[in-house]
Amino acid sequence: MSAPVTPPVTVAPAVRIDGARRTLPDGRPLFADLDLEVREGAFFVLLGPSGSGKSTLLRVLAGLDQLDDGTVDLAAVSEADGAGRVRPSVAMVFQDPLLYPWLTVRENVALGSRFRSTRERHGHSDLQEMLEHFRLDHLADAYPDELSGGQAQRVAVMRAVGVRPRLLLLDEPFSALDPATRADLQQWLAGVVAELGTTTILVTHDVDEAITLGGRIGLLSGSGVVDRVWTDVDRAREGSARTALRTEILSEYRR
Ligand SMILES: Nc1ncnc2c1ncn2[C@@H]1O[C@H](COP(=O)(O)OP(=O)(O)OP(=O)(O)O)[C@@H](O)[C@H]1O
Repeated sequence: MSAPVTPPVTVAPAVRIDGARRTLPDGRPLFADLDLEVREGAFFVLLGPSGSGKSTLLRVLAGLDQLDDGTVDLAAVSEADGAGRVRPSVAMVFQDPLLYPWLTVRENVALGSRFRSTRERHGHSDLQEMLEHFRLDHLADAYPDELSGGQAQRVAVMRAVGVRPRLLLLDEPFSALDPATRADLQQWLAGVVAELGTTTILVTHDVDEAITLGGRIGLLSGSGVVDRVWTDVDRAREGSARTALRTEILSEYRR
């Protein structure tokens, strides 16, 4: 079930990072020589101790931050825009839902969405259908200050998914929620991503969340490399296999 390094990927990966190096302003290395591959359609979870650089890595993939050296290949998740420029098709969700307070849920979700392509690919006739399909229609006319934390984060995920990204990046989106809401949203997210087939990378501290959602789990070590990747996690979600995987990940985490 586990492998010492990122296992080889036979088809072209959706995301490929080679030799990533990033040094902090104080000279401390964050990544020294980080490699990572994520398959198309995969749900990859990145675990790692606080300060190991998980958020920075996601920000690099989102184009919000840069490496000092190394390459990031997102060609497999890039698309031509209206002007014919080929660009990575990426959306990101943060710990804070960052909804526009003066817009309703419907208006927040609609921001930047390309619902024509959504209709073509998934049969949702319009925004309303999409809201209904993903259980947000009862909140469509509410404003963000009328939402619970869980509802707001559901809207944030839907807004990101609504642009039909080829790559969805989730940076601890559920960490501020209570355990019951968090479990509910994990199930909801698993359904949304499975239905849309979007390549997803989730950053979390929570080993149980990683096992519940991930197909693969990578551990970003304090020394700035992904030194363990667990594959076929979906086969170890239940019973004693789950307990064994959890124990193994936690012991690596603490090393
Ligand atoms: N632009 C920057 N300038 C200075 N320090 C930075 C910068 N970007 C990141 N850091 C530092 O790099 C380290 C890694 O940050 P990052 O948020 O990526 O880690 P993380 O693994 O996501 O941590 P956490 O799990 O606590 O969110 C932190 O110590 C952070 O303060």
